[in-house]
Amino acid sequence: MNIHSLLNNIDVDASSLDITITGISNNSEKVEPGNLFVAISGYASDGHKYILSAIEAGAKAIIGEQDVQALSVPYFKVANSRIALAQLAKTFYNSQSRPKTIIGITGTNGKTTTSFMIKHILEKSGRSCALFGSVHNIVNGIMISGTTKNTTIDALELQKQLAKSKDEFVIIEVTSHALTQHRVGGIDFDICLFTNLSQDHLDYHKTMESYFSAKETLFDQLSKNGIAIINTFNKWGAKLEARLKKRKLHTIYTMGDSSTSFSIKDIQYKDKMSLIVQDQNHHYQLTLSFLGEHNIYNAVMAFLTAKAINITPEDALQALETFSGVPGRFEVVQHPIGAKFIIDYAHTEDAFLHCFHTANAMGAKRIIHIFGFRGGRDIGKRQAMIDVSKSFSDVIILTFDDLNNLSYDEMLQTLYSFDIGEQGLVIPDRTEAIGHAWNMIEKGDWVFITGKGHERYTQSFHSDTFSDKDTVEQLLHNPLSYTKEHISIELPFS
Ligand SMILES: CC(=O)N[C@H]1[C@@H](OP(=O)(O)OP(=O)(O)OC[C@H]2O[C@@H](n3ccc(=O)[nH]c3=O)[C@H](O)[C@@H]2O)O[C@H](CO)[C@@H](O)[C@@H]1O[C@H](C)C(=O)N[C@@H](C)C(=O)N[C@H](CCC(=O)O)C(=O)O
Ligand SMILES: Nc1ncnc2c1ncn2[C@@H]1O[C@H](COP(=O)(O)OP(=O)(O)OP(=O)(O)O)[C@@H](O)[C@H]1O
Repeated sequence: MNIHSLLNNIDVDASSLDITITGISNNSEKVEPGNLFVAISGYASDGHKYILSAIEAGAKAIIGEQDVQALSVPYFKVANSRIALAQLAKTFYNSQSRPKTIIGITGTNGKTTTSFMIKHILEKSGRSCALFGSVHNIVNGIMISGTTKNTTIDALELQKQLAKSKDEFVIIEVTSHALTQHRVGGIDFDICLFTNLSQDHLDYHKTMESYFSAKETLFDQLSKNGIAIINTFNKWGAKLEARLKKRKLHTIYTMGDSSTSFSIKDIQYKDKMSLIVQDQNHHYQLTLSFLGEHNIYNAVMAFLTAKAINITPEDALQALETFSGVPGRFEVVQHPIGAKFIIDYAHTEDAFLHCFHTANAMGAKRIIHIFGFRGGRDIGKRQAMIDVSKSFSDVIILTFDDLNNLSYDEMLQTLYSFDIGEQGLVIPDRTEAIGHAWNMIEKGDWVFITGKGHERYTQSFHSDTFSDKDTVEQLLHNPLSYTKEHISIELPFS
């Protein structure tokens, strides 16, 4: 593509240049001859430091947001490289050439689950759907490997995949990090969902207000006739609704308890969950075999999305009834003794509450809770997680989650710094923690293993990578693999 046409869209005048751009890269290590290199001032590193390497690798022009010394190729300074990157990628890949309905989902919890539910409804009604999110990215029915480092992939990859997609619908899980970093820049959304907001990621956003403001920006990208679907049971959702109402640009559907909302009534827990979704004129009976109190809210958000795209309520309800779940979200493994192991991705106080409410509503005898904290992430939410767990669980086993940049000793010290009471113990190795719960379980118990969900990891007990579910299933098939002798419980630091 000619550099002039490419840069024209970011208001940069390159009309005097006759350069053909073969591709765009923001990583000097991936630059190929003829590329345009976009230098980004990042969090861990600074792309401007790599401009010379990019030129050596064949970059023919550079975009950046800082002043730099004279270079052997043209350099264009922009106000914000990430915004420019998204716009350049959109132009280069011509990603909006095929019309499609684009659905963006944001919120602290429930993005993945709601996106899987919507995709299921769409596919049951014969529509094709691409999906970008934390479990996987799927385009034209094919999973794209190596793209799940982030929940929302970067602008370059996203625009490239959107251009490839022949799907009628595209669902994108949009995180607050992605919004702050303009990873979905340049995308016009037809439908935007706000699932909820609760404390998380304050390591990055510092305050709840600024976390909310980041999430809110998704709705600035909602197209003029677009539909906003908001959970107003959540106070931040109610705030968002009030702001959008003032703008008068969009149709708004709310799930909540005001007279104009879709409300939820008569929730019943048996083997399945059932409930009634009620609006001013109708009520709809919904049955879900995928358990978890929170999944009621996710299902109603998906139901409202189906309404927004003119799928009949009957078809949507039927599809939701056959929805079997999401990897690592409220996945239940039955223990032969008559107890349950639940693998769930809960990593906030709010998510814990929903899990425990479900267990209580479904008659759990005891709750055993295994969890840890992710290294390098929001530490402000940890005490609240402990407090909720303590008030609902009969046994707490604190274990390791991802260490990220933290050392083993630092994390161990952190785990021991919490008062987890008489009912608590610390078993650093996650597989050993699960093995310990396996050995102590009694009929009617519910064991929640939370925080890692579908993710695979390595811990000291085995050298292979595996998931929490693998561990539980291995115990199911070979209970002797984790006898008490295998379990080494660390003593607190003296
Ligand atoms: C803190 C953060 O969000 N960082 C994200 C950000 O990285 P960054 O731009 O700061 O990258 P950097 O490493 O500082 O490098 C700056 C620039 O120098 C370039 N570079 C660097 C080295 C080199 O040799 N040559 C070179 O050109 C890099 O390619 C980059 O363009 O932009 C990258 C590309 O989009 C992201 O992959 C990266 O996510 C990191 C891995 C991350 O852990 N992010 C988490 C916090 C995150 O985003 N999480 C949310 C989910 C949260 C939730 O659970 O809800 C997500 O969307 O995944
Ligand atoms: N609507 C909800 N309200 C509160 N908690 C929820 C809700 N939906 C899911 N959860 C909890 O959050 C966990 C993660 O759910 P899900 O993966 O759907 O959310 P997410 O927003 O994609 O999260 P992440 O960004 O961390 O991947 C679930 O395992 C569950 O414990």
